[in-house]
Amino acid sequence: MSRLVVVSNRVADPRKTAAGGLAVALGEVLNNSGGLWFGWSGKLAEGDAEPQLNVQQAGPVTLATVDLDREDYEAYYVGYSNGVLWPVFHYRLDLADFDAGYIEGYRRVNQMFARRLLPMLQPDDVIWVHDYHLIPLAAELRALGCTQRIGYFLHIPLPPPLILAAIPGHDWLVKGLCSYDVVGFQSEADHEHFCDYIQAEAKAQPAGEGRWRVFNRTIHAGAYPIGIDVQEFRGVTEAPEAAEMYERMKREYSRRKLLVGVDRLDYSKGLPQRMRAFRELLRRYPETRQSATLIQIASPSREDVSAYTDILHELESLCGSINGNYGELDWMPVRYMHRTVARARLPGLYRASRVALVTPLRDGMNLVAKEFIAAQDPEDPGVLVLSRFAGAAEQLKEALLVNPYDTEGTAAAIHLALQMPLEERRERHQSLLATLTRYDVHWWCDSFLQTLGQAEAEETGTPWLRL
Ligand SMILES: O=P(O)(O)OC[C@H]1O[C@H](O[C@H]2O[C@H](CO)[C@@H](O)[C@H](O)[C@H]2O)[C@H](O)[C@@H](O)[C@@H]1O
Ligand SMILES: O=c1ccn([C@@H]2O[C@H](COP(=O)(O)OP(=O)(O)O)[C@@H](O)[C@H]2O)c(=O)[nH]1
Repeated sequence: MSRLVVVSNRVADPRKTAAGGLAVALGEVLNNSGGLWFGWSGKLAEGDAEPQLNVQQAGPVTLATVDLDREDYEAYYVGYSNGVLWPVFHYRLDLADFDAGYIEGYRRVNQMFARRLLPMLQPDDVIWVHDYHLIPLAAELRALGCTQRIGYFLHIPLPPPLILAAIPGHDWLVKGLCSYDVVGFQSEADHEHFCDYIQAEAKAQPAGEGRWRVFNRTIHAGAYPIGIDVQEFRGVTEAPEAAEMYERMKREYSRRKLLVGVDRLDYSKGLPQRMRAFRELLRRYPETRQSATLIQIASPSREDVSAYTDILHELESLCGSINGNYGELDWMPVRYMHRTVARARLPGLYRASRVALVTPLRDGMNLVAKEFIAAQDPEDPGVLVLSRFAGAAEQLKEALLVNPYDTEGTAAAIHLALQMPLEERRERHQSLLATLTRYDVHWWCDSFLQTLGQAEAEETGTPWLRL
C-alpha cells in the first residue's frame, strides 16, 4: 500500500489540540492512516545556517518540520500568504498588500520545502499538498525530479476570475495549480471559479469526468468539502472534560439562553458584523435582554499582520459598548475571550448553547459549524445560524442561512433561532447530522485520494510543467 505524505504549512502533533481547521482535519486523517506530515515547525530559526530538519514520531505519524528564518517568515507567511493570497482569496482586495518583494520569499520557501522533502520520499508515495501557502510546490518538486502522484487541496475559497486576476502574477499561480494531478476545492462555487478561470485565461478544454486539458497536460479538478470525524467528536462530547464543561455551563446559565461563537480572530470571520447583529437583537427584541448571553471565543491569530490588530480593536470596542449600554448588575450580554480554548472543552460549550453564530463574510468551509451540530443532544438540539458565504452553507441547508452584511436580517434570524420550537429543532438537526455523518472527514480523504489514485493510471506520461 502507498504511504500518504501530507505537506502543509501548519503541522500539529495529532495527539494534541490545535486551533485551525486544517491542522485538526489533517491530524484526524493521518492518525487513521499513518504516514509522513511535512511542513513548517511554527518556529523561527536562530543564526544563519540552513535550518535543521526536525523529525519525530507521533503515534503512527512521522512529523518532519523545518524552522523558517525571519526574512522568509515575513515574506512567505506574513507577506505573501497572509498579506496577499488570504485577503484576495477571501474577496478583500482592499486589504491586499501587493508588495512585489513578498513573492520572491514565497517562491524561495516553496523551493526550500521541495529540497528538504525530496530525500524523504519513497517511490510509491502519494503526496497530498494543502493550502494557499504551497501552490507552487508541485512544480518545484517536479523540477527536482519528483515523479510521484501529487494532489492539492485548497482550504480557503477561490474567488471569481476577475478578482483572482487582480494579483500580479496570477497566471503564474494558476499554472502552479495546474502542475498537480488533482486539484480539490471546498465547494462547487470555488470549483466553478477555477474552471471559469482556466477556460478564460489558459484556454483549457474539458476532457470529461472532471478532467481538463490545460498547459499541454491533463489535470482533474473537483469539489471535496472537508468534514469532521463525527464519531470521534461525539466521543469527545461524552468524555469527562466536555461533560463537566456542559454541566458547569448549564448551571451557570440556567436562567438564560446561551449563544456561542468560536473563531480565530480573523477579519474573514465577520465578528464585528456579528456583534452589530447581536446588538440589533437586543435593541429590537427587548425580551432578549436579560435572557440571552453570547459567549464569543476569539482565538489569537496572525498577530504580525496589521489587519488582524485592527479587527481586534474594533471587536473589543464593540463588545465593550454592548455591555456598557445593555449590561445589568446581574447580566452581561457578551462574554468575550481573546484566547484559544482547548478543543476538548468545546463540545460541552456547544451542547449547552441554544444557538451557534457562524457568520463569516467568507470562509473556505468552517469546521466549527460542523462541530456544533455533532455536539448537540438530538433530543434537545441547538440551532445553527450560518452565513451563506461559508463553504459549509452549500451542504448545511437546514441551518438558518443569513447574509452577515445584513444586520437586521441576521438579528431576525437569531431571534427565530432562540424561539424555534423543539420539533423543528429536532427535524433540522436530524437532517444536518445525517449530512455530516455521510460526508465526514474520512469521506473527504477517501474520495480525494481515490481520484488521485486513478489520475496516476490515466496520466502516466503527462509532461511536467515548468514555472
Ligand atoms: O495556520 P494559521 O495561519 O494559524 O491559520 C489556521 C488555518 O486557517 C485556515 O483554515 C481553513 O481550513 C479549514 C479546514 O479546511 C476551513 O474549514 C476554514 O474555512 C479555512 O479557513 C487556513 O486555510 C489553514 O491553512 C490554517 O492552518
Ligand atoms: O479556541 C479555539 C478556537 C478554535 N478551535 C478549533 O479550530 C478549528 C477552527 O476551524 P474552522 O474550520 O472553523 O476555521 P479556521 O480557523 O480553520 O479558519 C475548529 O476545529 C475549532 O474547534 C479550537 O480548538 N479552539
